[in-house]
Amino acid sequence: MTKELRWSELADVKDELAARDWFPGTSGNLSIKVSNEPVTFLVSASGKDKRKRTEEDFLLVDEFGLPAEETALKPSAETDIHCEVYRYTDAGCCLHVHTIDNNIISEMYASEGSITFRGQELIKAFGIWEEDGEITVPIVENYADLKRLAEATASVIQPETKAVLIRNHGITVWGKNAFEAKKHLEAFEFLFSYHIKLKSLNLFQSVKKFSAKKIINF
Ligand SMILES: CSC[C@@H](O)[C@@H](O)C(=O)COP(=O)(O)O
Ligand SMILES: [Zn+2]
Repeated sequence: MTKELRWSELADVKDELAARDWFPGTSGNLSIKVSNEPVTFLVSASGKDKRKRTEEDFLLVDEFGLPAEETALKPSAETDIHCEVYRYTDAGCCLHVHTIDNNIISEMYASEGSITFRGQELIKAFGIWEEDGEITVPIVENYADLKRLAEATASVIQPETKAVLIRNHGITVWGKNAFEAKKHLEAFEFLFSYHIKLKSLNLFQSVKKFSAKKIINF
């Protein structure tokens, strides 16, 4: 019964993220915890069109990402990342999406290894209520070796971490359940989009000032 309930919760989240066009080109993957002892979770099957809702969207895997039931389905290629998230956090749901905004932010701040947001109302979506509260998202390189990518992701998870960005790839974000994971994802995507727009506006204004100066000097 729990499995069926979790399945429909995850399928609903998938539909909502698909409606935002956050699964371009079959990218992205999702998972939801079904049991703790032993650890099992539902994860999206690899290579599916995540805009479609079918009986073959998810399969049950164990803590190592191996199928926990007889199935012809292949777990997401990035299941190891989900395994690490469940190993190092108390997450009940983990979401991975590729968006233009999260890719741009990951590239802009890759050399710093993280991005920190402060002074934004939406930081409260992460349960941070202090006036000077801040949230940091670590950024890891996009290793082609997916075991290495999962290890790199695990290595930057701190107790307060809610998401990890993979450079020019996407974001992996989690929460204690599907509702919280989706809330975190939406809040991060808002912060990314705001940051990019503000930076572009500032750049546009400095170019305008620079050109105006040049015309006067000319
Ligand atoms: C088709 S591009 C995206 C993939 O390479 C991968 O990064 C991804 O997010 C989806 O892989 P999947 O195996 O379907 O879970
Ligand atoms: Zn991916």
